[in-house]
This record gives sequence, structure tokens and C-alpha cells, in this order.
Amino acid sequence: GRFGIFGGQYAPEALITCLDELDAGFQAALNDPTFWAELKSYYPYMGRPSSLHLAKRLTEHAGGAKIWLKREDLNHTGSHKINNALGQILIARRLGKTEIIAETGAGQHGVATATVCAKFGMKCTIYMGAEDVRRQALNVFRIRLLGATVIPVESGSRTLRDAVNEAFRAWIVRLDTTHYIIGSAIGPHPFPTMVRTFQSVIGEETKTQLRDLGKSPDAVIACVGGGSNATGMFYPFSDDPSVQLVGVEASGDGLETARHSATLSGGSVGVLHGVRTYVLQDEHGQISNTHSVSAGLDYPGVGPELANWKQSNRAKFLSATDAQALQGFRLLSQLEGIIPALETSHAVWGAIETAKELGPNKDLVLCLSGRGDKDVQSVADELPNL
Ligand SMILES: Cc1ncc(COP(=O)(O)O)c(/C=N/[C@H](C(=O)O)[C@@H](O)C(C)C)c1O
Repeated sequence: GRFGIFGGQYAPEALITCLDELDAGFQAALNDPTFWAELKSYYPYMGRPSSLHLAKRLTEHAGGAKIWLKREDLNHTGSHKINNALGQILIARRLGKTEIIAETGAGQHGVATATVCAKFGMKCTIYMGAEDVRRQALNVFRIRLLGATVIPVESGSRTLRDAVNEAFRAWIVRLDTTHYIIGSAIGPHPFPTMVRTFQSVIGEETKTQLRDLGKSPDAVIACVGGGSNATGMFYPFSDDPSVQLVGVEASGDGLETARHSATLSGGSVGVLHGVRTYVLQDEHGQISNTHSVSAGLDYPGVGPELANWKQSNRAKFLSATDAQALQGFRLLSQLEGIIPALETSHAVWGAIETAKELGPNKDLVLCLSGRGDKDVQSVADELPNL
């Protein structure tokens, strides 16, 4: 599982056997038409296909290209995370696993995982940084209501990277009964390929929906945390150079400060959570602490496929500060009546900038990765004059 110089399996020996078993199960499913039929049979449950429509007032505000919205926020549980959680739990069931664990930061992946575990009757344990348990309390409540156990992680920065560490530690002692549903396009092979495969439904539907309107996009844009909604939107267009792929990372207090999470814009090649990719690290290779107003982008790594598209210049990466993301949050709410997740708000700001750059008579699709209910409490403090 290589993406240029990126990817691979930088994992302890004890994990390799399990990763090989997972890869074999995934490859077998990919080549089994009944697997895809079964996955598609849950589309009504998931709310697929998600809608695609023009954002008229946002387009007028930007004054450039038409901005189309791919409404992954309308999926069941409120984000794109259900696409990956459902695909992976079907693989886990084919492998005879009876228990599921997962990490979460924004809590959306935790909710999606708890949801599919309830649906398929599997025991579910979610690892979540204690800081994220605090700032995404609504999702913690939902996860517990769905019957899953939330384990607050007190180590390190008490955010996503610590939750991933804890989840791997928990997984390695019960590989035979348990599958780890990784929430983003990160981790050792086959995880980045598997997550991108299950998220590619976003780009595939977008391509068809625009074609039915007699159009093809000049650019597609998505926010980047670990990279799952971005690779899912980008991958189906990656072999068509006429479509620009634009990722938007979180530059927090500013790229020039130490408080950001813009791994591709401000990081360097390294290894994190079992994969070679771009990371935010100090001169000794120690992984840096990160900051973002959005829990879902607050991560010092990124998927290896995006790292490769950066290196090959197939994709370009912008970043939005906390303040710019909060502007995006407010603009989509007040121009389109859609309250986006703080993660998605970074891509809203990036879409406005990109639409200006593209100019009129062009079409840009924004992957609306999630809804903002989980964030309104924390945003209220940041936007006092609302
Ligand atoms: C609504 C929404 N939009 C974008 C993201 C960024 O994750 P990617 O799409 O994997 O880059 C997220 C990430 N959320 C994860 C979570 O809910 O746990 C994230 O924190 C971790 C799985 C990485 C999200 O919730």
C-alpha cells in the first residue's frame, strides 16, 4: 500500500499479521459483487445519495465561480463519517469480528461508529481525548445513547492523536475478536486505501450529479483533517487533470505560529500512527502539539494519498485560520441557511477564495462534510455579537 514514497506499514510485528488478514478480507470484499450489493442496500438507511445543489447567495457573495454543495452533512448522523463506518463494519463482520473500537476527535466518527454497531449488534468502545470529550459534549452524549462506551483519554494533549494511540494500544491485545474502525484516511496499509474506497462514493455521486446537469467541475474542494472526505471527493476526479483538487487545512492562530494543524502546508515527511506521510514535528522528529478551533482538524498527521498528491502537485492545499473558519461558519449559515461543522467551515472559507480565483462561468464543488449542531455551543463563546 504505497502512494509514491508515502504509505506502508510502520507497525509493530504483532500488528502485521492482523493487517494482512484485514487486507485480504478487504480485497476479497472488493472483488465480491454481493459485498457491494449489501453495502448499497444500506444507502436508504444512510441517506444516500446525498444531494448536490447550487449555493446561490454564497456564489453571489464570492462573485466568481458557481459554488455547488455536496451535502454530506445530510447523511444519517450528520457527516461523511457514516460512509466509512458502514463499509468497515461489513468487512469486520466478514472477518468474524464481534467487537469494534474506534478513535474520535470531533465525535462525528464516534457517533457514526456507535450507530453502525447498534445497527449490526456489535460491542462498541470509542476512545476520545478528554479535551475533545469536553468540547464535543453533544456527540459524547449521542455515542453513549447509542449504546457505546466512551473512554476519555487523559494522556498527552488529550486530543485526537492521543485517542489514536490509545485505540491502537487497546486493539493490539484483542486482535482476534476486535476490528478497529479507523475514522480517517490514516494508519498503516490497508487503512488509507480502505477509507478512501468507502468515501469515494462522495466524488462518484458528484461526478454523476453534475454530468446530469450537463456540467463537469473545474475544481472540487474539501477540508483536511486526516483526509477522508477530501480523498473521497478527490479520488474519482484524480485521473482528470481538468479538475483542480483543493484541500483546506486548519492554520489555527496562523501558519507562522506554533498553534496550527496545517500538516501539508507547514509539515514535513515523517511517520505517525503506522504510516509514512507528512507530519508536524520538531527538529528531533518529535510530533508537535497542534491547535485548531475544530476538533476534527486538530491532528498532526494527514493521509499518505494526500501527501503524495501534494508532492506530485496533483492537489493544492490552502489553509484557513480559526477566524477565517468562523467567518465561513457564519457566512454559510446566514447566506444559505446551512449551519456547517467547524471542520467544514474551513472549506467554506477556501471555497470563497477559490471561487474568486476561478472567476465566473466556472463550477466549484464544496464537500459539505458535516453539520454544525455539535459546535454551536463552543462557537457562541467565539462569536459574542451573534
Ligand atoms: C464533520 C467533519 N468534517 C471533516 C472532518 C475531518 O476529517 P477527514 O474528513 O478525515 O479529514 C471531521 C473529522 N472528524 C473526526 C471525528 O469525528 O472523530 C476526526 O476527529 C477523527 C476521526 C480524525 C469531521 O467530523
